Amino acid sequence: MQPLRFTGRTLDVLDQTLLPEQEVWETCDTYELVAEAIEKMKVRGAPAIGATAAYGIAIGAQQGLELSKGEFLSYLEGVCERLAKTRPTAVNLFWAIKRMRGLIQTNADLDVADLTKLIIAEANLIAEEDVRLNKQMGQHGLPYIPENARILTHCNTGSLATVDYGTALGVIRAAHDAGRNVTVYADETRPYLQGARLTAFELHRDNIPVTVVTDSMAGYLMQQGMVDLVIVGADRITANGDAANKIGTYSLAVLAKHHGIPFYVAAPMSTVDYELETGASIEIEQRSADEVVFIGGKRMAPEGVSALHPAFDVTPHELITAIITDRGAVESPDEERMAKLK
Ligand SMILES: CSC[C@H]1O[C@H](OP(=O)(O)O)[C@H](O)[C@@H]1O
Repeated sequence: MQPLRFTGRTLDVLDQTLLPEQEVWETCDTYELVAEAIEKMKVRGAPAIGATAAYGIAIGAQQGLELSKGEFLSYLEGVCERLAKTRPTAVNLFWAIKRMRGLIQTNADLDVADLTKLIIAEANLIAEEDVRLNKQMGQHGLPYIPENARILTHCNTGSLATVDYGTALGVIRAAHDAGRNVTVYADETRPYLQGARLTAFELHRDNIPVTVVTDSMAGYLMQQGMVDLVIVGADRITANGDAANKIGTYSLAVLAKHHGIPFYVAAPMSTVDYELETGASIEIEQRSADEVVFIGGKRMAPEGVSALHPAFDVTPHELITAIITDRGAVESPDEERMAKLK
């Protein structure tokens, strides 16, 4: 199920805060609404955020069609800046905005209407590329998924986290479609519950066997010999192969190392940030404590008690068996091996 629908005038966003009980589409006819949809995690997932931002710029351009050329270019820069402030960790957001800024600068001599058409076409191209590259990534991941593999995954990395098909879930889909008879344990992934609400939703619809487990069960499952491999997504991978991903991923990597279980990261090249040398430089989004202490609108911790909510953590490359991308896989990733993907 794709999370985005661009109608040519609006971006319709499947509100993921309401899944799996309700499938509600929100029509975003301004770039401000697109920015809010990203901030409120109505749309989430690194590649999905990138494509959404690109469409946000396209809708913003359409809002500015009556401006003079000079006003239009500075207005578009304001649109880009607004979207860049939505979430700090997923590099795909900044990758998409940089790509759109480059297009605008290269074609700044065009009139407002023609430049807007180019911007819309580029947003559509980013979306189309994402699906194609995810399917390529799925094939590059196949060699790492044995017959009857029992796979543990974290958060949601499927169609709902991308334009379609998914990254880590894309590898799982490719293995399922190749007849590998895979089964999946989906970490519920507190506090937003992407695993229980979104990954289980996607895999159940695709008839891929899935069992929801609490995040705290991961070590037990590995200790009982119930997991053959772990595969997760990423929001930003640095030049040395360190990978930022949903909070709880680092814990999984440490457990997998202890139990001698392969730990894979699947991400498109738009998630690799060669400008950062190591994961220590990645900004970790700190979200509202209310998202931790409230579940379904019900308070779980006493009023006045504080809560932490780092939305991501960083897994050092030494704990990663291989990084699977649309350009191929890097085993035992390090700076030298990651550079070969460029
Ligand atoms: C395919 S990237 C998905 C990636 O994004 C998720 O974060 P969020 O749900 O907060 O956007 C999580 O880190 C996933 O691995």
